[in-house]
Amino acid sequence: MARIILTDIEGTTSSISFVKDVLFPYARRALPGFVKARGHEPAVRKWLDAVATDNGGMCDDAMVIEVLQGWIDEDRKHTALKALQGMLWADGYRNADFSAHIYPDAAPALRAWHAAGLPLYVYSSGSVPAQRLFFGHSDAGDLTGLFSGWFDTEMGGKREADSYRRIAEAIGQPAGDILFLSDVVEELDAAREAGLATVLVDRLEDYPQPRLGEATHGHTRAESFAQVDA
Ligand SMILES: CSCCC(=O)C(=O)COP(=O)(O)O
Ligand SMILES: [Mg+2]
Repeated sequence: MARIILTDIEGTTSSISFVKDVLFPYARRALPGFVKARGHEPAVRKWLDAVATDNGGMCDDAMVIEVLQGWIDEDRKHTALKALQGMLWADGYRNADFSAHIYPDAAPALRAWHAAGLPLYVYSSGSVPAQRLFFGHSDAGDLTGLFSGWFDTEMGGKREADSYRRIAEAIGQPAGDILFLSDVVEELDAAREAGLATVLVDRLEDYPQPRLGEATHGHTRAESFAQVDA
């Protein structure tokens, strides 16, 4: 039995299509106006400069915007892009242009685990501010109060075992007491290497070809949170 739950977002609590078809296009469209209006703010400039540096420096804002839009199209999990996306989505949530998708089974399970005293944490490629916005404006209402903490790629990449070791250390509990839920086997492999328990959340809405047998990489498989034995 796990004592702590660590969950991914996209493809796990929430649909991949909401992220790809709603959030990413919104950020892509809003980016040029955002850079023009807020590019001078240090908290924004820091990330624009990081993108320019990663492209060999000497990039003007128009080039940086083009690079970022290319990264959105490629679904790059770059920390600077993820931080900027979080700032872009804030307006969308505030204006009620969209609310964050959450699978109907996920919110009740999160509430039940929380009520049973299981601390819940998030680990997503989305920035921590983006995660808070996401669960603060979900289809099931404001779920932020259920979570004890939030982790993003500032802890390291999701396919690297050291990231999960850092997260266990930050939580202050043995890795073996943490159950990581994700739709991506490479992330689960890295978590298992660090000693975490794992469940492959194999949502047929997102992955029409069920991952069975060898495709599970030996991780316990669940088609919804209702099937997760936490
Ligand atoms: C919470 S922000 C929206 C999701 C996002 O940008 C993303 O990259 C999700 O990746 P995940 O690690 O949750 O699969
Ligand atoms: Mg995911």
